[in-house]
Amino acid sequence: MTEFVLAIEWAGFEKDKYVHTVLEDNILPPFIAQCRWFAGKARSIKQLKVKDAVHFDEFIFMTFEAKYEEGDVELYLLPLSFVETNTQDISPKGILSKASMDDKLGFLVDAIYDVNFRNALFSSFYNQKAYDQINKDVLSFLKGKAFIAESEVIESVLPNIDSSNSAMIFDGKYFLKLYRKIFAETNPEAEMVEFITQNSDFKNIPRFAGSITWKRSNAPEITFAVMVEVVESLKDDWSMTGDYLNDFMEAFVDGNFQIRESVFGKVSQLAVRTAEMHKALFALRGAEAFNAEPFDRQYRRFLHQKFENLLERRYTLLTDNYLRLDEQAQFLAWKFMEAKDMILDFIDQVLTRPLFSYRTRIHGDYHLGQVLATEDDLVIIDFEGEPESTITERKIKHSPLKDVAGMIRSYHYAVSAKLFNSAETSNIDAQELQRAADRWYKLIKDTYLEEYLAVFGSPHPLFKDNNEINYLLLFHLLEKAVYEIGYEVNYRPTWVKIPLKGIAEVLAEVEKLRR
Ligand SMILES: Nc1ncnc2c1ncn2[C@@H]1O[C@H](COP(=O)(O)OP(=O)(O)O)[C@@H](O)[C@H]1O
Ligand SMILES: O=P(O)(O)O[C@H]1O[C@H](CO)[C@@H](O[C@H]2O[C@H](CO)[C@@H](O)[C@H](O)[C@H]2O)[C@H](O)[C@H]1O
Repeated sequence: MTEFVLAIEWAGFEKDKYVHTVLEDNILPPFIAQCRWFAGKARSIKQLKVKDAVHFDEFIFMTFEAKYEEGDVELYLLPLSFVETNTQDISPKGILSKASMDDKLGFLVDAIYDVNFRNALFSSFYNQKAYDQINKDVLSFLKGKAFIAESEVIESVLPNIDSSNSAMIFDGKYFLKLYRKIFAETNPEAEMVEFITQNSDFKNIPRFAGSITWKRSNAPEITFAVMVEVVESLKDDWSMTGDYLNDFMEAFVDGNFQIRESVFGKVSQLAVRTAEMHKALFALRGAEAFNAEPFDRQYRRFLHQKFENLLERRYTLLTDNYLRLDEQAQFLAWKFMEAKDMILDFIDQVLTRPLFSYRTRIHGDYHLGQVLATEDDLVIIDFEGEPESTITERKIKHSPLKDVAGMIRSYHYAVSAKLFNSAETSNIDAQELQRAADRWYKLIKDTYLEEYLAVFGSPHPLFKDNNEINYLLLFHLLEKAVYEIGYEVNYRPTWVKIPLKGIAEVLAEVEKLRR
């Protein structure tokens, strides 16, 4: 942090060009570069621009735009507070700069680090406050069914979790997620969690406790935060599956193929919870945003176009990064490229083949990391949808089999990552390992799918028949694996062979359908 002292005033902050310029040019660039929530670290920034200041008590919810040399502009939320010197120990990662206000010296900070800001948030929920802005906009605090606090004064902490938004926990009971990357629309998570809590008896999500919305008079509203119940959990299902795989690997190294009965029990439990979630979403009729819909022409075209665009982007990405891949990944990438015509042919079928199944709102970004394990059950979190999609796209209804495919991909990831990335198996022949991974995956996948479908019984309007189930499942498995290539190339290049192998497996199934 420099010695520079920024003179600020909250009144008129929105028009203070001097403060905006200093923030944009000097303060924000180094600050956001160290923030976990800033998603543009790998991109070349053209300009940062302070956009809005929404007043809230003695704080400000500031928004700023990040424009890049290439690609879409992003809008971020950064709540600001002025904290006088020696009044609080603020974590260095929350400090933007030295500052002065009303002749007092202190710091301009990311307000989540200021206990007074957190107290004000909680008290505003308690009193369901609405803060009128000068331009007729309103900052509105809404309480949900799960908010049962008897006092507006409560202790708060910032949990130490790796997350792309910012979390706060109030009184050990309420989990507030302050969104960082924001969109000019109601966040799908706030919509989903509120609707499910208020209108269904599905119990395996943290119930809705409140939301903060910036209601704009001349533009769509923006969700700033959502609050839900705290889930008491020791780990998520990704880590738990990792534990099961440690046992499996230990036995395998000793020459045994062994999966404990309790593992099948947990997979079945997840299948049942997934199906119950989908049943609840299907039953939420009455509101247009949740009504089930058929596979009409418009949707089929959307699905087709989205997949084709994704495929083109991934081929370009793989071509651009080909030389960075290891030999096996290069081989798999090559196979994927060679299969282009077959994939296009398979995708084309979605335009014309009979599809009488239904589609509903779904989770949209379903994987093992989105499930928290409590002592004896599983709780599904993070309904924000697929990170690469626009907010409008995230609210489009799909076959629930898209979520099922997401989870099946996750099991494939779990076994591949464990068996191929562990020191314990480094001396074992790759083909032998692959055979074990394939067997584990097949048993777990079949268990998950059978248990899932059994909850619906047949016939069920969501799934017309086995032909449609097979096609839609393969379509979404392929789509997800192709999507994952992008995530891996950008974040974990050594893992890119996992989705590439997944693609090869789906293509082998597609090939069988063609015979
Ligand atoms: N209701 C909750 N109660 C307790 N911990 C939670 C809750 N929701 C999320 N978490 C924790 O926060 C982490 C990030 O949550 P998530 O919803 O995925 O946030 P993000 O969208 O910021 O990634 C989860 O992996 C979990 O550890
Ligand atoms: O951050 P999100 O949870 O929204 O999702 C992104 O990151 C995920 C990784 O954390 C990524 O998931 C992929 O890796 C997982 C293992 O780390 C695996 O369980 C998933 O099946 C696999 O898709 C996800 O794709 C990405 O959107």
